[in-house]
Amino acid sequence: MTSAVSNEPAFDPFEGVDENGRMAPKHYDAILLASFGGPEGQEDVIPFLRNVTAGRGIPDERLEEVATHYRANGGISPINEQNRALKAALEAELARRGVDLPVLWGNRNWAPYIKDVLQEAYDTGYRRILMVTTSVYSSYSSCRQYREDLGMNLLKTGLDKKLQVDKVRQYFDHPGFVEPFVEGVRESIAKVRAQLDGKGMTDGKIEILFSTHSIPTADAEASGPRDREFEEGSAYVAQHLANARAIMDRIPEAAGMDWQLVYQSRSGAPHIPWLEPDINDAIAELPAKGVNGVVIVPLGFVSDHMEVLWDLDTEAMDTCKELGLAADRTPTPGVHETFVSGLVDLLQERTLENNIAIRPALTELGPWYDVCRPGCCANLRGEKPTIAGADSTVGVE
Ligand SMILES: CC1=C(CCC(=O)O)c2cc3nc(cc4[nH]c(cc5[nH]c(cc1n2)c(C)c5CCC(=O)O)c(CCC(=O)O)c4C)C(CCC(=O)O)=C3C
Ligand SMILES: [Fe+2]
Repeated sequence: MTSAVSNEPAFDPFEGVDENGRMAPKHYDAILLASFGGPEGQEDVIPFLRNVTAGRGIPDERLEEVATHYRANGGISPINEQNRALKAALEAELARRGVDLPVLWGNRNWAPYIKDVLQEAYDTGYRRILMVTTSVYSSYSSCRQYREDLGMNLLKTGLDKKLQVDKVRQYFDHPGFVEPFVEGVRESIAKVRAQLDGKGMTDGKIEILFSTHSIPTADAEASGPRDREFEEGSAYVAQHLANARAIMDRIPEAAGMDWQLVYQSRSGAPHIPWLEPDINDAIAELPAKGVNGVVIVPLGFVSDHMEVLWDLDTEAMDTCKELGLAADRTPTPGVHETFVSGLVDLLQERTLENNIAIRPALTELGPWYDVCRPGCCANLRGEKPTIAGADSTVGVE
């Protein structure tokens, strides 16, 4: 195992990978925090939406509708500010632990673009980069698309044989991601309980709705590795269900409370099936079930970005109000110190220096693979070059 030779290109992405997809620790020169990106002003909105949906068959009416969400916020997505804060928090935690690794930040859909960050990284002299994304579950959109963007941008910049980028495992069930939700759900239950008490409904019934991004059912079925069976035939769905159970199990005051997994932010053409039920449809069913209060948990997301602020805080909250339901939306992990510390633990699982050998996972599904299994989260529109998969081609001689 080579360690400190950071000027030597490392061409073998599978170096040290065992049969479980676990990669042996390596020396890295820098961390890449990779995210979705978002517009920073009115003139960015349409070009951003075109970047996101390029070749994905999203109807124009849907784009116009989504543009209004950004327009109402000055054309600005909160996601970039949230990633700047997360980058700063990671830098502070790495420094506190004495881990000497710079943190770079790059996005898939808006500046700073991953492509430019890779070029700058190479020009600075970095040769091995460890990427962690702000997307924690397995699916085409939340995992493979990042791996493709890295693969394609390494090819575009001609750095594919010069710069090696490895990726931190999907971390949906890492305690750093799960525990802030446990804390948040407890607080939300207390807040909804207080709202109900205020209405004189001291024994009002509360239901917990775990919400995540809907995806096409075909993508859901293609999520995760080909050689494993998952609940509901989908790693994406199974990971969310397992996480929701892990959270419920950790909240004594939620014992016996009903909960369900619901979906938000559907965007494809109506004739294409996406995961259901939509959160607003699920909320509409609650009064007939005798439910008086709702806790909305944005389990699919790491920060309070536009999908959370619009689809949950605006639309879903309006639905609750119309139906007279008490409601509270739990925060996402954001820059919660447990989350930041968990991300640094995840990085140190992979670093040779300051290595942390334990790989915690709070569900029976994990810890997830450092190197994705062949065909994992297939791109149903055709294969593209990827990094960080056992079937990856970029960086291989
Ligand atoms: C699984 C998943 C996550 C969670 C994992 C993760 O976090 O990565 C996620 C996150 C996000 N999605 C976001 C924004 C958008 N997603 C869109 C469209 C789509 N998302 C999809 C899936 C996901 N998306 C899919 C299958 C589509 C259809 C197009 C396609 O097949 O690729 C569109 C196009 C318009 C529309 O149709 O909604 C927009 C604007 C933002 C930024 C928010 C901000 O700006 O603050 C974030 C974090
Ligand atoms: Fe999305």
